[in-house]
Amino acid sequence: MFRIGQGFDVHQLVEGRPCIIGGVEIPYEKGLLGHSDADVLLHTIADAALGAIGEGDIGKHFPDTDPKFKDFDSKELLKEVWQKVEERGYTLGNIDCTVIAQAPKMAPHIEEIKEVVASLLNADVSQVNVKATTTEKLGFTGRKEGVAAQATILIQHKE
Ligand SMILES: Nc1ccn([C@@H]2O[C@H](COP(=O)(O)O)[C@@H](O)[C@H]2O)c(=O)n1
Ligand SMILES: C[C@@]1(CO)OP(=O)(O)OP(=O)(O)OC[C@H]1O
Repeated sequence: MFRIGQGFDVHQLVEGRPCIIGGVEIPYEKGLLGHSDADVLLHTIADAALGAIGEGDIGKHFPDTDPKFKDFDSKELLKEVWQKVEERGYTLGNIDCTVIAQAPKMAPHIEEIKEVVASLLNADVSQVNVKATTTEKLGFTGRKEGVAAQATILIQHKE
């Protein structure tokens, strides 16, 4: 049996924060603002995975009112979500993600991000695709005010 899920997330770009996207710290003059480390891509993937198993979203499981999740490492967040997926007997089919950002430039970091995501999802890197697009300088991403990410995931029951 297969199930699909999709995720979407946005975080603001501000000065004085590290820019962590897909579990990789990307050298850039600004970073992403959030209650956790604000890793917009891993949040998107976690939301897609929770969607695939019908378990709501990360706000439900990791509320931003809980001090426990302040500056939380989103790799840990995704590991916890993926444990729920595996407990239900699923493994990754494949995942396709898009980072929507005028900046930073993602291309030099895509391979490393794919490795991180594959490792967090106990999968092979061939099952993971990560791509990036600008919005041609339009909108909040185009003005470099924030970064958005979206993901579509297919999970497959092990039997
Ligand atoms: N933050 C980004 C955005 C885009 N890229 C790469 O550039 C290519 C062209 O972007 P367009 O928005 O003009 O389609 C895109 O396909 C990505 O490979 C990037 O590295 N980082
Ligand atoms: C991850 C959590 C929890 O620390 O905080 P943020 O980093 O603000 O991220 P968001 O994508 O707004 O939603 C989930 C939150 O509950």
